[in-house]
Amino acid sequence: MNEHPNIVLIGMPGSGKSTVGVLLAKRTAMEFIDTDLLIQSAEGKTLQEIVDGTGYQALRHIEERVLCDLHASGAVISTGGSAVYSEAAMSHLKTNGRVVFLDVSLSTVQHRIGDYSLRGISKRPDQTIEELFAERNALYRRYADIIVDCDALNQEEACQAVLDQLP
Ligand SMILES: Nc1ncnc2c1ncn2[C@@H]1O[C@H](COP(=O)(O)OP(=O)(O)O)[C@@H](O)[C@H]1O
Ligand SMILES: O=C(O)C1=C[C@@H](OP(=O)(O)O)[C@@H](O)[C@H](O)C1
Ligand SMILES: [Mg+2]
Repeated sequence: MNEHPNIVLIGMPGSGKSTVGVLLAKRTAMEFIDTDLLIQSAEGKTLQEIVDGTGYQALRHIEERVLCDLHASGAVISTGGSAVYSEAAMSHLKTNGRVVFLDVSLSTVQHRIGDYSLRGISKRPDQTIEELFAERNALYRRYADIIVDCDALNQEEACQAVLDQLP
């Protein structure tokens, strides 16, 4: 890790990666990068259009490429919820970043994301949100350097909790 490590946020859709990431960047004067926006710019399509047009696995491949091509330092990086399906991408992000898992419960995810069929979620069509949550939880824990329980925290509190746990 160089002297300007990134803060890399991972977690389920709706866990607060994008909103808490902006707050973290404002608090720390670090750059802010939302990798979902990098994917959309690279493809010229929304995430939902990518999933609808080419499928959820294509989105995961595009996401892997975008993450592996990212060479940031001193940035808050909000990833998409499916970033953890790529071992290569996560290894790359970990070379210069502390990976922070924003941990929220399934009911919080369901409450926050509403109709997940409109949110471009990268999942098998037959997979329930419960199954996806269980599969993802194991992956988030595998790659996390720091786990922050955000379930009962508002966005400002979640931002502070991340800062409190960083070295
Ligand atoms: N700590 C929080 N408390 C309450 N609502 C939150 C919190 N974090 C995020 N949200 C809300 O949940 C939704 C999803 O947040 P977002 O940051 O886009 O999550 P992610 O990037 O992890 O998918 C947004 O409507 C956001 O305002
Ligand atoms: O969890 C997922 O499968 C996805 C989450 C999205 O990001 P957020 O986690 O920021 O919503 C986005 O990367 C894409 O639509 C796939
Ligand atoms: Mg997001």
